[in-house]
Amino acid sequence: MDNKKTGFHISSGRLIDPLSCRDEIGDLYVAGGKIVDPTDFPADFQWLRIDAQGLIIAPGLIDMHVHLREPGETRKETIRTGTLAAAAGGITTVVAMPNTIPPTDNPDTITWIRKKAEKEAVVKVYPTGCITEGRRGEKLSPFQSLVQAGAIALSDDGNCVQNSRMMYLAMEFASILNVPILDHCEDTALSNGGVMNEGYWSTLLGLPGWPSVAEEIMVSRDILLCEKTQARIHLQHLTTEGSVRLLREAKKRGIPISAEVCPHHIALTESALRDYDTRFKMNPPLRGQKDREALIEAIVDGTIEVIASDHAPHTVFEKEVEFEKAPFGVVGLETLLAVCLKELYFSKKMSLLDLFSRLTLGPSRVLGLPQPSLDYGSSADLILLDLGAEWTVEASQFLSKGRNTPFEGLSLKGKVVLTMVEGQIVWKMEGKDLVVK
Ligand SMILES: NC(=O)N[C@@H](CC(=O)O)C(=O)O
Ligand SMILES: [Zn+2]
Ligand SMILES: [Zn+2]
Repeated sequence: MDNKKTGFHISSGRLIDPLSCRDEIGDLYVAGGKIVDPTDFPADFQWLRIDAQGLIIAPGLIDMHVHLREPGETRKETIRTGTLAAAAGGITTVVAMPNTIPPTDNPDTITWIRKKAEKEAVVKVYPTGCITEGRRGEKLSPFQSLVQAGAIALSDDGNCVQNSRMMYLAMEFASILNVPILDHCEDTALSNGGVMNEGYWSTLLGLPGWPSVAEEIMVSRDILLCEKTQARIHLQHLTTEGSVRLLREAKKRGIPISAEVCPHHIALTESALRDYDTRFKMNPPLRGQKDREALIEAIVDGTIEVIASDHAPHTVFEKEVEFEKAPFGVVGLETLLAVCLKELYFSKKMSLLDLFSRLTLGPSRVLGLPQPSLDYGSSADLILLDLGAEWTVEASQFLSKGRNTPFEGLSLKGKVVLTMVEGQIVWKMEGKDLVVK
């Protein structure tokens, strides 16, 4: 479509815009990749109408925790398949994690990912650079070169920097460069090869436990280091009541820290592991009911400002092994929004505006990206959502190469029918012809 001569007129949708707190029926006009005021355009400008009656129009989601697996593990996912899955899930921006092969501890790999994404991605892709070389926790990566090459943040995700001095130095340098650190919190001496939450269920199942305190000890260390360095620290995939308490206290004291939770940690608990099903194995592991409730409470009251998928695809053959030997990780791009709707909106815990805030504004603020909005001049990264559409999770239907979902067979409500990135339709539901001739 020639953006200069035609645009879209999206009519009669329910506009949900967390930045302006707008929740009302209205029309939206898109031209030149942006949301525009139609009165600025000549009378003969051609608008293609999209009928959004009965649908929600909202900014596209920003998923700041995604493993795209490229370079190096294209059997699990590629930039192409991962971003197609994102688009189908209503996600218009993803932040790619650094544990690729090779890892993103050098500017060439960052540049390679950006070039590849320019050609093959259907949504916006921002790479992260490693905190340490090879994510081994021994020597810092060249932060400045990584940032110049386009790293939006630094992370050793998959690993946690064990050495406190190394993390201290990382924070000092990151604060000079003003880039956020995305922090996987795990004291590996304490998690000690554990594969599930340590407690009643791990004892019953005879599996090695990964105790809550292994996360909490790193959360508290990094709160202290954050206070000292004033770096921008973002705690990834938090799972425990204790972590929430520490975070709440730190925020009260004005420490510049933020955090995310994943849908699986608010929807499921460790009892899901009773059949040793490796689709429920991820890092950090599913916890108990009290943890789950504390995470939900923190999302609701804004202590945790981000929900992210931690989309971690693996092949079927890699997951089809004994529980202890299976890799950690679950896919999440295509279920992120509907699982959040189920657990947080349909359960009447949050308004749509607040939920979309955690999925759009929250991550944009942590990352320092332009704030998503439906106002004039904003990038036309948006979704049309059918809130009433019921569907059942079937991994075989995913656009992701990953089939390792913990939500197989789950009935959900809310389906994205169209996704737009910079004014281009990058995904639409099969059989739905929304453009009115
Ligand atoms: N979350 C996971 O269980 N796995 C992630 C690593 C990570 O996010 O720590 C992966 O890369 O597979
Ligand atoms: Zn992690
Ligand atoms: Zn991860």
